[in-house]
Amino acid sequence: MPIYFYSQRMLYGEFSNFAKYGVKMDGEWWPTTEHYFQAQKFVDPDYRTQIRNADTPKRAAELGRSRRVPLRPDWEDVKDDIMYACVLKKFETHPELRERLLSTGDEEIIENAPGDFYWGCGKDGTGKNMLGKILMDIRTALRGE
Ligand SMILES: Nc1nc(O)c(N)c(N[C@@H]2O[C@H](COP(=O)(O)O)[C@@H](O)[C@H]2O)n1
Repeated sequence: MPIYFYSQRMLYGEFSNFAKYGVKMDGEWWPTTEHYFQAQKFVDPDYRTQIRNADTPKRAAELGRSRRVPLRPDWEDVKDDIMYACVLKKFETHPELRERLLSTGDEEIIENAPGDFYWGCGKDGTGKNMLGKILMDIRTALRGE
């Protein structure tokens, strides 16, 4: 049976990038993978720092989705690799998360984000579910396959 996740307060909520599991990336500590991912959208180092210091992942996402500061020109080309790298780091950093992910066996993992047809499955299930696919790829990598 597929495993759906979305809100941090629900089952498998720790798979969300909004879950409060920090990562060290590029020599700095980031409060969540959402903070890191959103900051990578920008070249401006001050704006990246502002996102890293955001009080919550929700605020980090708001700053990252703002277009007051220009998006890096290659964002569409690099965003999947950036997501993979920070999510892999999250599961390498927190052993309990690694076990939780491995405990899902071969089940399909789906980010049930109603408004997100790229990282999630969208409200009607037709989205690309890229975050779910990345989690399944990381699960395979962590098994050493
Ligand atoms: N909790 C939550 N709320 C939303 O509105 C969402 N779209 C998501 N999905 C996550 O959003 C992040 C990427 O968003 P953008 O590419 O900046 O729109 C990523 O962490 C998705 O998993 N989650």
